[in-house]
Amino acid sequence: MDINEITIIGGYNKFGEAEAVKELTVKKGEIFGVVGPTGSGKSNLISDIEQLAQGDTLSRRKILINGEVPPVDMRRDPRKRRIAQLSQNMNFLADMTVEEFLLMHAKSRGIEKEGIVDEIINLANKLTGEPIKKEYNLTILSGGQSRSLMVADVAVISDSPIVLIDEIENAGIKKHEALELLAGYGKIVMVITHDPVLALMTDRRVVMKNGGMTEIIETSEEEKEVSKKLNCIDNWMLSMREKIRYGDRLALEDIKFTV
Ligand SMILES: Nc1ncnc2c1ncn2[C@@H]1O[C@H](COP(=O)(O)OP(=O)(O)OP(=O)(O)O)[C@@H](O)[C@H]1O
Repeated sequence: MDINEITIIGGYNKFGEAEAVKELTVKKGEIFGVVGPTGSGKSNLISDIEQLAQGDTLSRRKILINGEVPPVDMRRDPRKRRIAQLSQNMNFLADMTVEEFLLMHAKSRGIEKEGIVDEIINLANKLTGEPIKKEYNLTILSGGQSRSLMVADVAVISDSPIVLIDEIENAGIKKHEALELLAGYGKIVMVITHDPVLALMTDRRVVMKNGGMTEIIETSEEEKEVSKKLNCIDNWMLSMREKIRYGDRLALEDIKFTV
């Protein structure tokens, strides 16, 4: 089944009050943000989507796929849900090389495409400052390399049209590029974030409070401009981090930076 959109039908907040946002639909290729202070219910919202809740969770929200209640087997079987999750604490545990893993994953999805390993590694290497090589063992990858590979793998191989991202602000990757990559592959991307670079590059964002969806903000053109500039600052910070990591010294010259 092609998943073109998901709809969240509002439920109740922590105080049992009906959510102000009654219905929210996110379409293929859209990047949608979830913002709100600690404990406001961001993870809970993502978890409702992940479980394809049908009024059976704390919030009593309902999740529709293409405007309809998803089939029971899709709800029961995690493999049929086709929802990928990425967070900054995820790491690979398998004892195999990057190439072996990618070939195995592609094969399991029935994808036989010449050069797929190089394609994914090239994409991943656009997101990390420390290039990944196909002969590397997965277990030696750094946090940033692991997350970059996961994003590229989800974009190209994974059959999951929905990608839920939980706070990747400190994941050590080029976040802006990572989200653009996923959306460019036609994914429905929902991202929880406190990070202005990410929050402002979304098309819309929902504001959470007391466990409920209170408002939907459309990202203005001005905010998109701000996001691009913040992204330059961010990538520059990342490059400083890489220098330190490789034992370089920094000089005042290095922080001569104009947006
Ligand atoms: N609609 C709701 N009804 C009842 N309880 C809720 C609801 N939404 C969230 N909660 C509960 O409130 C607590 C905080 O929610 P959650 O962890 O989702 O917040 P968060 O915004 O992700 O917080 P943080 O930023 O600290 O990770 C959790 O125990 C969660 O189960």
